Amino acid sequence: MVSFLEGRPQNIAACQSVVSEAKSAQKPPAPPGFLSISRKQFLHNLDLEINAGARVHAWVDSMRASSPTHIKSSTPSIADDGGSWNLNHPSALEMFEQIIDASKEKQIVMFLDYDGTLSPIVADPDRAFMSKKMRKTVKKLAKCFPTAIVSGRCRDKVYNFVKLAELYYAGSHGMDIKGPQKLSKSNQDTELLFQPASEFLPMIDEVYKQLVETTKSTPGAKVENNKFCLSVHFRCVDEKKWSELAQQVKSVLKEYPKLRLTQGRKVLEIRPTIKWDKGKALEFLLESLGFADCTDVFPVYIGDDRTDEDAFKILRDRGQGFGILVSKFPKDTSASYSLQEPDEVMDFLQRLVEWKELSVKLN
Ligand SMILES: O=P(O)(O)OC[C@H]1O[C@H](O[C@H]2O[C@H](CO)[C@@H](O)[C@H](O)[C@H]2O)[C@H](O)[C@@H](O)[C@@H]1O
Repeated sequence: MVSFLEGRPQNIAACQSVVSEAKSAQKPPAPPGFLSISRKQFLHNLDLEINAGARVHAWVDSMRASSPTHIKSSTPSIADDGGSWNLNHPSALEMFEQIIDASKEKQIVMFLDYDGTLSPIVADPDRAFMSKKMRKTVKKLAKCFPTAIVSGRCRDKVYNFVKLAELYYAGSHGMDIKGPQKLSKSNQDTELLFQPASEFLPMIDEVYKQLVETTKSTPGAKVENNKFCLSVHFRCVDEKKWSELAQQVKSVLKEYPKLRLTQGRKVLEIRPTIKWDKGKALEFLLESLGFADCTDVFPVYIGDDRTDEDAFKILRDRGQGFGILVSKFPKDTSASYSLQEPDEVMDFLQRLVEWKELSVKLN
């Protein structure tokens, strides 16, 4: 059932290039036995080990920073950063009129992350439900503007939470894109389905099993299979055990140089080393929607996580539309505006709907 939108040669080329890049990734040589190596080699290996240890600490620190657990004195709040956060990333609700002015005569296209954006963060990833009110708002939004959900989750899972067939879905950090089914002129189903990492499926399944086995000794650890990528959840693990869990993940991954790690909110995400992320998915969707070289398109991307930064950056680099970061804390971000929590996201989306409905009535 794998098919592309007709006439999209650039997409196919992009797909081939990401796959061939992964194919050329080199597996590092197996470490030689201690007795058979030179002093130079030994020191080199030691250096690698020390760097690897430092990397584990960096992952753990980075996870802590991206989702502070408690409001510690060292965690700057929006109120006490001297106003610079509000100045550089003002509230999208407060700036609503300016945002609308900037989008005048342009086609707004909406991109929404799921966890922490449409649904509040909860301890159990299988219970991250979206409220009925939020679903109703997103449904109305999709009637006004093309709308896509872009998530780290497996596409089917995020669809089961959102349950709106009229949306575009980019699951597994954009490595699994599907659009609403349409009938073409010849009455055949034309389906948008793009999966640039399909060749990694067996490897991801293998690593999933190994991670489940390796991490089962760490109470609270959970491994989630997101089809083209995996998540190892730290949220229910005692913080004192975070480094140990990160080491366990690293020990499995060292055998898989074609996979890489990224961090999210109390989660380590394992994904193929292909050049594909939420930013690339955003560009792919714009192209699929017919806005490839358009100057009159206004994409708005709302997300709360590090992985959403790839999409914020693309919008900044293109000088089109803007990103909105959902956060209660000041963070390093390429987003232009901010909202504090999913409830504010819902208010913002509702205002967009009301504005659009009114402008249709007036015209
Ligand atoms: O791109 P997203 O839609 O934001 O997905 C990123 C990760 O989201 C989920 O984990 C996060 O939300 C969970 C439920 O609220 C929470 O328990 C967890 O701590 C968060 O990291 C999802 O479960 C992951 O697989 C995604 O990678």
